[in-house]
Amino acid sequence: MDVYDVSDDLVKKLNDWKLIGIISGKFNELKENHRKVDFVMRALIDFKYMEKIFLNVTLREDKCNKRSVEFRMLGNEQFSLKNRKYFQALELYNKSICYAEPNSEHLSIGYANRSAVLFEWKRYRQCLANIELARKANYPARLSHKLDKRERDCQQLLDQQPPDVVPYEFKLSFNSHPQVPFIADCLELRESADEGRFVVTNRDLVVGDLVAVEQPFCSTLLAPMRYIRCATCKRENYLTLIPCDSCCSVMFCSEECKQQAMSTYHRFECPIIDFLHRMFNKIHGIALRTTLAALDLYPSIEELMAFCEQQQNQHKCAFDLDYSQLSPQEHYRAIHGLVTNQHLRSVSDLFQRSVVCAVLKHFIIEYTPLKDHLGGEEGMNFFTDLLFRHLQTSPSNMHGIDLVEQVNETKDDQTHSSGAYAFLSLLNHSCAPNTVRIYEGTKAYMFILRPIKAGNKLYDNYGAHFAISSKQQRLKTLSMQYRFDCKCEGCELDYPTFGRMPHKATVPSVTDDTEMALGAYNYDFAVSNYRKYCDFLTQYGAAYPCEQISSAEECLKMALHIMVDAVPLKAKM
Ligand SMILES: C[S@@+](CC[C@H](N)C(=O)[O-])C[C@H]1O[C@@H](n2cnc3c(N)ncnc32)[C@H](O)[C@@H]1O
Repeated sequence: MDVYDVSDDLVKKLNDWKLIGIISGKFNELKENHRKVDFVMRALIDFKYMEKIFLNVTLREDKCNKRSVEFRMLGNEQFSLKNRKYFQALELYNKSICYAEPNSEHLSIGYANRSAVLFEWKRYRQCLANIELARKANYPARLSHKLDKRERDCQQLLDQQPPDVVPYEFKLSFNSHPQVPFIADCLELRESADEGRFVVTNRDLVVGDLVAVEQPFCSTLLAPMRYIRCATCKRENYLTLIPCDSCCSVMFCSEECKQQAMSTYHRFECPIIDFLHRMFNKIHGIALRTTLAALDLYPSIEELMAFCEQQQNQHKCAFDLDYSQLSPQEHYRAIHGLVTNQHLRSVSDLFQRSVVCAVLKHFIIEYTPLKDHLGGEEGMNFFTDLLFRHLQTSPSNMHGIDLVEQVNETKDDQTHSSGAYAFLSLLNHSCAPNTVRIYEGTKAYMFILRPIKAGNKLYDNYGAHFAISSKQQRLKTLSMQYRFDCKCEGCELDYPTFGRMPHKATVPSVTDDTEMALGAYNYDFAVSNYRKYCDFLTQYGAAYPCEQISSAEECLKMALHIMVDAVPLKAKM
């Protein structure tokens, strides 16, 4: 059961009982969003949906040594000489570490087993870090001879380990914009009746130009990545992750990231973390996180209410901020001002969104300390309105953060997190985009993918790409999900048989044919930029032990996956 099942079931019931007309009429009459949500919430409570959810969905799994041992055994099986599936072993050991009861020996054995994998991988520094974690967690004396020996061997071999990798820092291709320091000075904001706000360039741009390097206001880690990445900084760090002390579903790369989480978003999410993962999708997740991050900006809810109501904070964007000392409060003005498209939404869209908001609100208020933070009715209504607002801004503005640094062995989907980016959210959609985003951690780099003449717009792609889905499908998605009728230059292109996300494609080998196939746009890009990508990716490749990206050729393939995007455009030239 997820929240859409609840919403569908409710609508079906109302239809069967011939109540849908009356209910949607009453719902539509309510002007304020918190009234809409409370109206739906009453129906959900009256029809016993909240009770049913409570009985069927675990809010938070308890720490459990028995399960910890089970996951460790599964990890041992993957680690065995027969299998040697080290990545899978590490993920299972991390799960075992998460489920272990605090102060139990199972936590320490989990760390010790992780150190054994790292020893095999010749990652001696991380191996020693895990040995230390195991000791601090009271590793049993009866086993300590094994750990002592591994530690001695490790110290001897440490010299052979290459130095830690310093991530590659791409630099903007132009001077910084006078107002927005992390974008190129040639970018300008414009607005039209058809497209709302959008970004243009006042100089010619060529393929490979880097025009923006942006950090998000906030981000969330997707559930499938919870035993691989740090929930706070989102860095892939399955080698030395430490668990949350209370739940079994969140890990951190350091005590600092853990403390930061516990004093902000995680104190509210932790008591219901498994319910959140089970019932809601990534859009709901980032909407909740953005709302919690907003609540965290001021000591009291009244101050945040005053901030949101001020005229100077309405409909603001990345170009309106004061970057002299960018505080989180200032940053949020641009996130609060993202388009909701509420006036374009149908009653059924708003009703479904109200169900999502009502279920989220009910459980977070009932089962976490959030209620104390919100005070009385006014604070509660404000919270509901804010959550509802971000449930509307998220689908069209939030960005999936992709993996470029490594394709690990078990995860097909390379998107690991969602992020709220003030500037990137100003780019409109094209089915044949002229920009491409790549990420280092949560930092987004925006590159030019096709030449753009001065005066023309920069376009991103919202997932409806000409090479992946048919024109008909794209128009449907864009109008249903993003609420606009697409009339971009790529609309007429229709190559769905290309059939894959460009950077997820498999380029069998880097041959002359592949190079030929790149076309003029991509050829320029390839020649001038592949070395940068190779450098970038090789450095990461070198940092990873599972040898998925270990050679320059692998890196070039990755680079081509990004660039090969524009191949069918050659036909248009
Ligand atoms: C990420 S925002 C882009 C910035 C937005 N135009 C604004 O004013 O803030 C996404 C929204 O922009 C609008 N939009 C994006 N691409 C568009 C396009 N090609 N044509 C018309 N509207 C578009 C839609 O309202 C969409 O929901």
